[in-house]
Amino acid sequence: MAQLIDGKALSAQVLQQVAADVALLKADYDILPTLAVVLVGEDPASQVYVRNKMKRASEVGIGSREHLLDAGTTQDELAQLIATLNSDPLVHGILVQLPLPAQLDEDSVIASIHPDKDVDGFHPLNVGALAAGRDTLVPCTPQGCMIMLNQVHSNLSGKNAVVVGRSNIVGKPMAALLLQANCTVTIAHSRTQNIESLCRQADIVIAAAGRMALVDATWIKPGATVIDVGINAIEIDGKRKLVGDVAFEAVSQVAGAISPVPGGVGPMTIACLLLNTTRAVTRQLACPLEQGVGAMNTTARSDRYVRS
Ligand SMILES: NC(=O)C1=CN([C@@H]2O[C@H](COP(=O)(O)OP(=O)(O)OC[C@H]3O[C@@H](n4cnc5c(N)ncnc54)[C@H](OP(=O)(O)O)[C@@H]3O)[C@@H](O)[C@H]2O)C=CC1
Ligand SMILES: Nc1nc(=O)c2c([nH]1)NC[C@@H]1CN(c3ccc(C(=O)N[C@@H](CCC(=O)O)C(=O)O)cc3)C=[N+]21
Repeated sequence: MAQLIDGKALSAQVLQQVAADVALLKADYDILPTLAVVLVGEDPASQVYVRNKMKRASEVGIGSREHLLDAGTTQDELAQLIATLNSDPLVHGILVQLPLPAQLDEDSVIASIHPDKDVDGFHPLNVGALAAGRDTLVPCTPQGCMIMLNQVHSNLSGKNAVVVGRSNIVGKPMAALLLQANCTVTIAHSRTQNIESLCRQADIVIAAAGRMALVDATWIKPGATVIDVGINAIEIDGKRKLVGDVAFEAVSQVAGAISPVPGGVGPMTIACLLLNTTRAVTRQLACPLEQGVGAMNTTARSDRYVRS
């Protein structure tokens, strides 16, 4: 049976570190790291995520502001709110919950967020910095996956990794981080041929397609590590249930390590969002202060979560 990568337990460790950093920022600089979450419309799933994020934020001492806009909000109205948040010195992180209603252009909304407040890491400047291998705010879900992988592998160098999915928010940044960790990376998607045999050669499979039970036991090399990013809501006996992209029971028999859904990547994503909020604070401080909280640079942080 595969080792379970417990995202809930691991996220609690990350959150503990975030809480310590929040305390340090308070004690040394009298700063309350604050996250503004913008939700347009009334999608019930998004409302649950937003509520979860705010709850976790308050648990680690991060301030949060919730901006609930109605579904008919115009591009200009949203742009105005973001401009206000960009120039508010008491707001350090801005997250606009995606997807947005159809009348709003996601790309221009994302581009309007100040790059140093872009805790999602979706701004083109941050995307470019990640692609170039520079220190930047990194998308939360892939960052959470890397922390999970570091639990299982003391060294990722030379591993064959297949990322199933090529979205801007998961697949592409995931591939960039794996490449940064010296993996040999393949990105698979809906047009990929022989995806099953490609995956079967991988030491690491990241499933981020949004297709229930897509990844079956026949796709997995014995002993491989499988990270399930997928979140698919299904109904069983009239009850809502979340499942991932991986056929968990079957794959557990073959894989060396596997993350579950729920309790896997989801909680890690939220922990990394709050981690990015404290990192955003240090980016907004003047240089000498940034050196003062030098322990908070990316390298030091990711090292904390590498298996000892
Ligand atoms: N746990 C968490 O914190 C998070 C979970 N998620 C979940 O992760 C999943 C992916 O999210 P996201 O990247 O935003 O989704 P998108 O729909 O934007 O992208 C899905 C990707 O999967 C590919 N794909 C779809 N079907 C197949 C298939 N049959 N075989 C191979 N590839 C396929 C698509 O290919 P193509 O490009 O060719 O269309 C696309 O690149 C979703 O279930 C989402 O809910 C997302 C964010 C955070
Ligand atoms: N700007 C933006 N940034 C995001 O990071 C973002 C987004 N928009 N839109 C939606 C997706 C999805 N996402 C999840 C976060 C946490 C869980 C999570 O905590 N899931 C729990 C279960 C939660 C439940 O029970 O409903 C788990 O997997 O254990 C899931 C999904 C972030 N996203």
